[in-house]
Amino acid sequence: MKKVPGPRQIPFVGNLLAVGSKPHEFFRTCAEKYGPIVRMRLEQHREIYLLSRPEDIKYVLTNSQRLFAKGYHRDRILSMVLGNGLLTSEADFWLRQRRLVQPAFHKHRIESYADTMTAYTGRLLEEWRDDQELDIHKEMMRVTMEIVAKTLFDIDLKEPRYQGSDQVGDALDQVLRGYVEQFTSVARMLLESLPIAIPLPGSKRLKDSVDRLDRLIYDIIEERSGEDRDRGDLLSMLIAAQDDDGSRMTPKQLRDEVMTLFLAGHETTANVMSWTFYLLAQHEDAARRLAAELDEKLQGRVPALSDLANLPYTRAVINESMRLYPPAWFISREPIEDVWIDGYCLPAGCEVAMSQWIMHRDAAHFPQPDRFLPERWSPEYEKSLPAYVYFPFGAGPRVCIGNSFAMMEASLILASIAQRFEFELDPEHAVIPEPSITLRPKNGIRVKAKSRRSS
Ligand code: HEM
Repeated sequence: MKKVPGPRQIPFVGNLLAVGSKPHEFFRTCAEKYGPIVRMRLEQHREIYLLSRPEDIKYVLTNSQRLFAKGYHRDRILSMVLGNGLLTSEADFWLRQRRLVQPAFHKHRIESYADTMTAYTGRLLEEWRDDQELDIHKEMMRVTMEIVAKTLFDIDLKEPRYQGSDQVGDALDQVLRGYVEQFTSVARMLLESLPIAIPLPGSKRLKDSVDRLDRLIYDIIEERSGEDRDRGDLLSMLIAAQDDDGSRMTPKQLRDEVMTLFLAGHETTANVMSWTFYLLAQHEDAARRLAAELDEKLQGRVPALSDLANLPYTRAVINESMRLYPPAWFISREPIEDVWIDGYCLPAGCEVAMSQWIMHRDAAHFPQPDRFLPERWSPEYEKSLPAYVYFPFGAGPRVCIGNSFAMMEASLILASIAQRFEFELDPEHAVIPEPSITLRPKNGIRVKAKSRRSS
């Protein structure tokens, strides 16, 4: 049997020390050095096979997806937070839930959220002043969280009763920090390898945060399950959803789906926005071209859903931003039986990883791959791109359910903000990508907002 190439592994710790704080860069270097299939080990029991040929990624995500599980069962953090929601569930249970949840993401339903997206962004803009110093990542987390709370539960986090909602952000922060550690902490790896369950560092705080979030979500579900009307939000659809046999979701299932949509539905988009403004702040030409498109097409109006089709450069900026800084920088699967790829055997139970960070920076498909060039995204170019080289939302049956929601939201937020403000990066503040479960800017992105109206 052919041996899969890969970096030399040190007994017990495998490649963990080499990964350091930059697993995305380590993955990329390995793919460049060892080729389209690389074997590595990050923990005692975590053997990873990294794939970077589009055909192989297609095989895993689409053609033979039944041979692969998500493999989240071994992930204590995600299981605690998301339970058995869409992102983490498996097989028939997942299929049933996907069928039940899908109608909530129907085009018309999603489109009805456009006004909330622009209204909430507008509310944020009213708070900003010329020359104001901001952490743009924090601001984007806030607005996307407010948008998802409104569209998911019909609640306004600005109301006094939700003012403790920083706890929501805090819980999320705990989860994501846990993830960074998972990749990079030798101490954590050692604790995980012990045959007894020892609480991991920070896990008590995480559990408390999840408990607080749970109470909030269960209260909302209980209050809403007694109602007999469609409030237009996603939760109304989830509560009303019926399986073929007439059964509905239990409160626990509703909780898991709601928690999943809440977390998956705002942090990713907040990251897209943050990286987009970071890139625009460094590329004056692109920022100017974007502003010109918005000025010409919107004439100072608040953007509406119907404007999006006329804003190709706005969309190109988002595509290019997600290429360079994909919020989901890698996805993985677990073969449920031994599988063969390119003549190599990938054993059941290993982790098969596919990285957007690597694929999106492949010079074969993206000339000058590390440069921010929104103009590359012409319709012809997009059409010419082979499948599975650009997949910010994943692919196959488990493709992101919130794909259209996210693209609409990102475009509307970008159009609303870039129409009125530009940003200067704080030269004293280093911006560092943190490859947690999502690719987020560690310590935020500090900027100075410059009002375009006064320039
Ligand atoms: C730019 C923003 C977003 C990005 C980049 C993104 C990315 C992804 C990716 C890559 C996957 C597939 C994961 C895998 O195959 O293992 C996924 C799945 C998922 N996403 Fe998103 N997502 C975004 C926004 C959203 C939004 C707005 C929602 C909901 C409101 C959402 C909900 C979900 C759910 C529920 C799944 C699991 C789907 C399933 O397995 O059936 N996402 N997302």
